[in-house]
Amino acid sequence: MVVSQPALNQFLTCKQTTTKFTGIPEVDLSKPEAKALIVKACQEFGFFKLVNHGVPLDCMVNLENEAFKFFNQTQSEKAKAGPPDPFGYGSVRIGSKGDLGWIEYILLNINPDIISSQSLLIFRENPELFRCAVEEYISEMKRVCYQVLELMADGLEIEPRDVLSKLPRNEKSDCCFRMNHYPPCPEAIAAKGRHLIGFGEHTDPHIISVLRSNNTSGLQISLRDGTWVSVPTDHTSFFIIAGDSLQVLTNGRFKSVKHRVLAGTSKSRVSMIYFAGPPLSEKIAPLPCLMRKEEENLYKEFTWSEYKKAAYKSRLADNRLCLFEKSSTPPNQLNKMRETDQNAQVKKVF
Ligand SMILES: C=C1C[C@]23C[C@@]1(O)CC[C@H]2[C@@]12CC[C@H](O)[C@@](C)(C(=O)O1)[C@H]2[C@@H]3C(=O)O
Ligand SMILES: O=C(O)CCC(=O)C(=O)O
Ligand SMILES: [Fe+2]
Repeated sequence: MVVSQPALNQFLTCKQTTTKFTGIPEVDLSKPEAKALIVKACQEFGFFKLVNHGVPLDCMVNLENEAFKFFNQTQSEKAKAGPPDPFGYGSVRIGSKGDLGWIEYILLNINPDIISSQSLLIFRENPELFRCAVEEYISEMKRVCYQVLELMADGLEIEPRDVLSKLPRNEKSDCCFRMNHYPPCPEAIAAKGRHLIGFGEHTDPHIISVLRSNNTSGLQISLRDGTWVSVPTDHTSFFIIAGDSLQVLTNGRFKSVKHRVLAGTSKSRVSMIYFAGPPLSEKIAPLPCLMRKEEENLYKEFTWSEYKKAAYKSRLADNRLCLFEKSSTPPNQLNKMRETDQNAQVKKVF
């Protein structure tokens, strides 16, 4: 990755916090207590580690190697699949609102109905092996994701058990897949005990994200009291991240977790994340089967398409959900956003 413009001093840094946190909840998919542990972890952290998931290590390492082959190409080769639209190859710039990070990445849309020419270019310029490795990995991700969402429904004691999993399972579901590469940066530990940011703090907009990385640290999550802690790496496991949509579907019982990635000084980090989303036209609202008698719905009505549009107009660190919270949005702000959208040119990805 070539970083000349913008210069390193324009990148975000954060206060050095390297406390390795030993309290990340662990869920063993093969154990009967998995459903209860998933619910507890989502309430307390919005985050947990998944073990005994049944995905062969070969499948993960195979894709990791293909991703390295892609990222090891020259900048001009990689740039043929960019800039991201938002899909395709990108480097340094995250989103379209000026966020910078010590990162390069590939963002792919999973549903072929939502065409993106940039994501197709990734595979036109690269060997068939890469495409096969991605396809094999994604089919495993779908299985894991549906299983986790079904156990979540069991743990919440709601029915039918596919009430959550049917959203990403739908043939029109809007899921995406991202491979991030954080090259080592010898200057990552900046002056005055500060640290260079690879991927700035944010919550994921989707329902859940399934993350796997190589054995290079960097991922941090924010605990409920606002403390940032480092997640110990484990290249054989997955980390499940609760997204904003899950927060709404559970009427705030589960909270989406703020997370970020710090750049490293000596080793490359490669992460692969599957983002499970609903169909674009799906209404995102608290599940009626979960609501207690007279429980107040905390959110305004919106579709995933509306949420995604709002998300893509926001900065990484923005609280995107507050626009849709009944308690915090001035009544006509959401309508104003909808009007602006109707007048704006519709972007092909939505
Ligand atoms: C700054 C941005 C990048 C992002 C779209 C956004 O405007 C705000 C949310 C960001 C995020 C975070 C999770 C996923 O990595 C992602 C693909 C998503 O759906 O929302 C990214 C977006 C992106 O990189 O384009
Ligand atoms: O690279 C990582 O470990 C996390 C990246 C992430 O949070 C994202 O892509 O949304
Ligand atoms: Fe994320």
